Amino acid sequence: MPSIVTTEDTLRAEELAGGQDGILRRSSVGEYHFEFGGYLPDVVLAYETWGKLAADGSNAVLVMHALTGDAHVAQGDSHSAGWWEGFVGPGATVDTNEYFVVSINMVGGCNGSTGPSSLDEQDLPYGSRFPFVTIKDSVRLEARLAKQLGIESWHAVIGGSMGGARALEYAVEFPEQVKNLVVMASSAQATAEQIAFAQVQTQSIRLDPHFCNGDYYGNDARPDAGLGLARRLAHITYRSEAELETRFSRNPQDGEKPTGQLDGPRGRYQVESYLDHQASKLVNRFDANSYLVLTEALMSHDVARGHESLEAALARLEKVNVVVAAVTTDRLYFPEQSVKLASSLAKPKPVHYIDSPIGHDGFLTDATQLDGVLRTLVFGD
Ligand SMILES: CC(=O)SCCNC(=O)CCNC(=O)[C@H](O)C(C)(C)COP(=O)(O)OP(=O)(O)OC[C@H]1O[C@@H](n2cnc3c(N)ncnc32)[C@H](O)[C@@H]1OP(=O)(O)O
Ligand SMILES: N[C@@H](CCO)C(=O)O
Repeated sequence: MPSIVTTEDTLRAEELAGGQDGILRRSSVGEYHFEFGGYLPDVVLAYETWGKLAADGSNAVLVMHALTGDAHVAQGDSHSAGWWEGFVGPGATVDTNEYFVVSINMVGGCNGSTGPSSLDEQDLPYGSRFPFVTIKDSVRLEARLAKQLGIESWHAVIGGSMGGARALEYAVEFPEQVKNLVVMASSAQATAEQIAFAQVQTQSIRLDPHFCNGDYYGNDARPDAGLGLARRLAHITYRSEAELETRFSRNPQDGEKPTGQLDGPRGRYQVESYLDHQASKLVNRFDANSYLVLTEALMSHDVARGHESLEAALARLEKVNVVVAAVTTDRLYFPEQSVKLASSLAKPKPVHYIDSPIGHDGFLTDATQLDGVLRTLVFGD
């Protein structure tokens, strides 16, 4: 069975840590009717904060996580490192000594917010009954939490990949609440190829015999194989061809013989072993239904939906300072998609680049390359 960390476990661990920064909290934001018709009587959002909100409320920054991320952006007073350590923290690009940083686990996720593994009013997991979620749903709910936290407007909303889609959608939906917007390694609309890669992943999960139409909670087995396959494919799209070649080449995994042997199963190349490891890491920290919900939310990403055109949607950002960044070697969110976004703005902008050999994941591993740009354009140094 995968050892998904529950909110309760996290809270217990954090009680011991003391302090407030990077500590998971949860708040009900009430009932919600989803964009495409589903309904939940009570949505809880998990969130973490760093730093202090200024008396005039002017220093709030919202950091949006990507597909399998969570609200734990930076360590703060907790015991564990965050996923954007070095980019967010005391003295970092997003300086928590100066800014009040908030990050929220997206609805549908499995890291504290209401998701398919949450219990309904009859104490049964939602499973297959969980509504279809969109990026618009995500930001509408997040805006409710902002209100509860006393935040009327954000100095900046920042995100990469799905976090970039969420950040962009937030600003288009609530332009009067966003002063600066930073969209990294993302796009205005999911493309056919992104939908295609995602469909192979969702099918891998759905075709797993242990998926049971999403109602596998309480069963002896979960759709781990399907989730693992989904992660293997996704991870290849997160890395560049050159990175895989440089790192692994055609090397066999230590002690294994990839060309087969008479007395046992075929061994693996290093890159196969690496993908197996990436799959197993995700299976141990993520719920397959949440992976489906969030992946399908990203497939539906289209900031133009509900507006006359993409340009009309982006025209709502007239008063928002928009910064668009791409990873040079990204083969999932090609830099051209960032160029399209930046050039479709009412006042077109240049794209800033993270020059990383890694590929899409460069927005996580090399975000600090944007330090100078963001200090100049967003954080006012
Ligand atoms: C830091 C966190 O909190 S991660 C949990 C939350 N996740 C998120 O928020 C999502 C965003 N983060 C991520 O996707 C990732 O953490 C990234 C992209 C930032 C970094 O990915 P990583 O998997 O750490 O990077 P990398 O490609 O270098 O892989 C290293 C791992 O592959 C393993 N590995 C390398 N070569 C091989 C091989 N031949 N066979 C098997 N395993 C291998 C390493 O031992 C290492 O394992 P470990 O992570 O268990 O220590
Ligand atoms: N590695 C990231 C990439 C998604 O953009 C994640 O797992 O969320």
